[in-house]
Amino acid sequence: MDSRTKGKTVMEVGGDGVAVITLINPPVNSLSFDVLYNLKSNYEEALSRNDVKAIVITGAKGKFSGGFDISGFSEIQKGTMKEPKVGFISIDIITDLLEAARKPSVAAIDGLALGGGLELSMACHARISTPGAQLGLPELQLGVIPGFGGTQRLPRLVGLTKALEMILTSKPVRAEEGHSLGLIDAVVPSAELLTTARRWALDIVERRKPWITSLLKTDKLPPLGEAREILKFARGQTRKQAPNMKHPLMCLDALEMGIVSGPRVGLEKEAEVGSQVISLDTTKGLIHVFFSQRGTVKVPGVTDRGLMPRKIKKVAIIGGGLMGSGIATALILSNYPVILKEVNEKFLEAGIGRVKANLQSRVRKGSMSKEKFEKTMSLLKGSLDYESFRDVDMVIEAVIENISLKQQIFADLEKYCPQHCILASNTSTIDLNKIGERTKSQDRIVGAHFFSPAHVMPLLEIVRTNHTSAQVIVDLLDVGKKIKKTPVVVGNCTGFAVNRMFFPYTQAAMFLVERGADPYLIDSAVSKFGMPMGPFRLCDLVGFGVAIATATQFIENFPERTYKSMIIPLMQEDKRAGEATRKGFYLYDDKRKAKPDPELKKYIEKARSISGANVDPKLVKLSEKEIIEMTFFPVVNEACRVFAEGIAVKAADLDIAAIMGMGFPPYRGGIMFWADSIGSKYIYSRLDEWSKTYGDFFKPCAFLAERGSKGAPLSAPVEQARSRL
Ligand SMILES: CCCCCCCCCCC[C@H](O)CC(=O)SCCNC(=O)CCNC(=O)[C@H](O)C(C)(C)COP(=O)(O)OP(=O)(O)OC[C@H]1O[C@@H](n2cnc3c(N)ncnc32)[C@H](O)[C@@H]1OP(=O)(O)O
Ligand SMILES: NC(=O)c1ccc[n+]([C@@H]2O[C@H](COP(=O)([O-])OP(=O)(O)OC[C@H]3O[C@@H](n4cnc5c(N)ncnc54)[C@H](O)[C@@H]3O)[C@@H](O)[C@H]2O)c1
Repeated sequence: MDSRTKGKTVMEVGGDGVAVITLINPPVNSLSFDVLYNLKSNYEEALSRNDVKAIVITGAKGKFSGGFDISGFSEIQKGTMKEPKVGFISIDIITDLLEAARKPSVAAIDGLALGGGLELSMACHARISTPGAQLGLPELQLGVIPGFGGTQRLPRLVGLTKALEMILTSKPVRAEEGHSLGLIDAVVPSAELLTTARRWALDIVERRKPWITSLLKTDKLPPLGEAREILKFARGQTRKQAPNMKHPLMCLDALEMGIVSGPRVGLEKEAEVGSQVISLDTTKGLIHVFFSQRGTVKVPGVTDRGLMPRKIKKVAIIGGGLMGSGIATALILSNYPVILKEVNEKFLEAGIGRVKANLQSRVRKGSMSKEKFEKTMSLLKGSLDYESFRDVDMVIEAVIENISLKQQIFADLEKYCPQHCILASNTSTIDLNKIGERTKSQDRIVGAHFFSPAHVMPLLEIVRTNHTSAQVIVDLLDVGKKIKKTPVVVGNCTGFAVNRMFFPYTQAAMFLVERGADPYLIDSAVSKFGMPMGPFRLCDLVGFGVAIATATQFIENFPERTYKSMIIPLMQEDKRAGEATRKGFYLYDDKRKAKPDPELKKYIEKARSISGANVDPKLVKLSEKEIIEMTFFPVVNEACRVFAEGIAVKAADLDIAAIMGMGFPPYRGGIMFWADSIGSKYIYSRLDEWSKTYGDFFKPCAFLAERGSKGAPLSAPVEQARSRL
């Protein structure tokens, strides 16, 4: 393969008259323009050769295709790649050359057929797959739409309702389901895939099997009136679930066009809309997230050293509270044997009970069988001492946030655990060097910062001190992958990356409320921006105990930029501690439904009198845009500090940390990506102005000041960062 080209296809013509075209573009045989243009040439040759009766398309190395090469979208967005004529691939190549050919095509699908991969196969006249194959159109997840005819062919093959479900949820189906839906014609073992596909193709030639042109099928489509109703409902749901995104609705437009005006017009609409969505900001954000998420496991100086992860056979967890039980659940769900240590029988039983409840909820929802439940629970053993720690490969400490307790535990661990054992802490804020102060094991001390609920939340912040060995990071990255978390490796400091970004967000909200802004309007504006909930609803959910413990660490370590509000401590004095006590910033009913509380005013006024803050008429009347700026620009400011200090090596890691740890909307690309979409100059000027009016909490850091003054992108690499990695 030419080093400048991305992938290719190869064609082999057998003595049986079947031309087998193989898609080759490792690792997932994505459909780059090179692959697609090669495919076109192969087809032209196959159609012109007299010794070819039929064609089979397959993918190399057990994968049909993971879809269009996503980096092609980035290149089109950046203007580094020339766009082909609208519809050239989907209409000229896939429809008019391949589907309309005089010779039939059969897709032989192993592994994956996603996005453009499935679309290519749907233009074939039959599809044979192996049992493990995954079939789906996940394009909306990337901000694009199925653009190789998927909006037209999928409803015609599986029916409108199922097609909408597959497209709108981006969830793939397995081969068996695909077979029962009519998407797949036969499911055969891997070893028989190619022979079956070849035979099938010849059977079509001989008319022993039907020659089906998916685009012309109508038997699965509902009558027009019904189709319009189904689409109306889908539009309503989409508007509710993705209010800030245009592309799902544009996709529905293409789908509807095909049903109302016929598939050819539908294909044209799909091509037109497909090319428009590429330049949407939300699409740019989602594509950035796709690559950034995969980039978090690439840590310079760590993962480029050829180190292999060691096998972690057994894990111990200290503390079976909220976090310890969640972490234990995540580990046993991925088949790690776990020892859970607690202080006494009662707490141990409670901890094991929490793990049980986590799994039972899966059984209730039907996602786990009773047998699997028993088998998974059997991996968990309780303990009240360290005796059973002698053969563990990793310990994760998850006791309360208390430095001296954690220091004692780490000193004990050094005595009881084997020399190779990784000593991890789930602390959310405490400096790991302090935790390991009383040990000589600094090279194996690491942060394994999970987010609550640990068995559900996708992020794992791996915190590395200056002493943590690269091997330990590689091991933990591997554990993270096995328990299906997205890891982000960060340097050691108070709060690490996520909590450092989180803190100014909640603080800014408290600041605004003390100056007269309405907390419920702030929550509403922030939710509309795309966060799962606003800062006040979040404080209620997390609980005021945790909020105060975190604030204490920040006040101690970053006093110059901490806004000390008394609202939460005052409420806590009155036994209002958030959702758990049914009273916090909101009132909660039996169903955990939150309702604004008129009494809240009382606490705000008292806090205001303590801090001496005055109501500021400007802040009382903030627009939604101003609320977002005043709550999120301080987050950008802190993210800049984290980046400049080398706590994060790549700005993209902060994007993923913000999305997965804070719930920042993925379609905004993450905190740094979003900031750059607004422009460093503007953010700097706003913070600078606020800091002059309202004080140092808003003061732009040196990094932001430097880049902002030049209007330089905030996510460009830091050249001489004092890297902590
Ligand atoms: C005028 C207008 C002109 C317009 C022209 C363009 C027309 C475009 C029409 C679009 C047609 C089509 O409808 C659009 C698509 O097909 S979009 C792509 C749809 N496919 C997907 O969304 C799949 C994305 N990938 C995955 O979900 C997973 O990667 C996986 C395939 C399930 C494999 O998962 P896993 O084994 O966990 O491995 P990784 O995720 O880590 O991936 C391994 C590496 O592969 C890279 N990768 C994966 N998929 C793609 C892809 N489609 N394109 C490019 N690269 C891909 C991934 O980045 C990893 O790379 P690294 O190892 O380097 O990190
Ligand atoms: N709660 C969160 O949202 C969250 C999120 C991320 C990280 N964290 C961090 O995780 C840690 C645990 O937090 P949590 O919310 O699970 O606390 P928790 O109070 O729910 O649980 C702590 C548990 O540790 C046990 N424990 C105390 N001393 C022990 C000892 N010597 N040996 C064994 N067990 C002992 C306690 O009995 C208790 O059950 C803290 O460091 C916290 O900062 C919490």
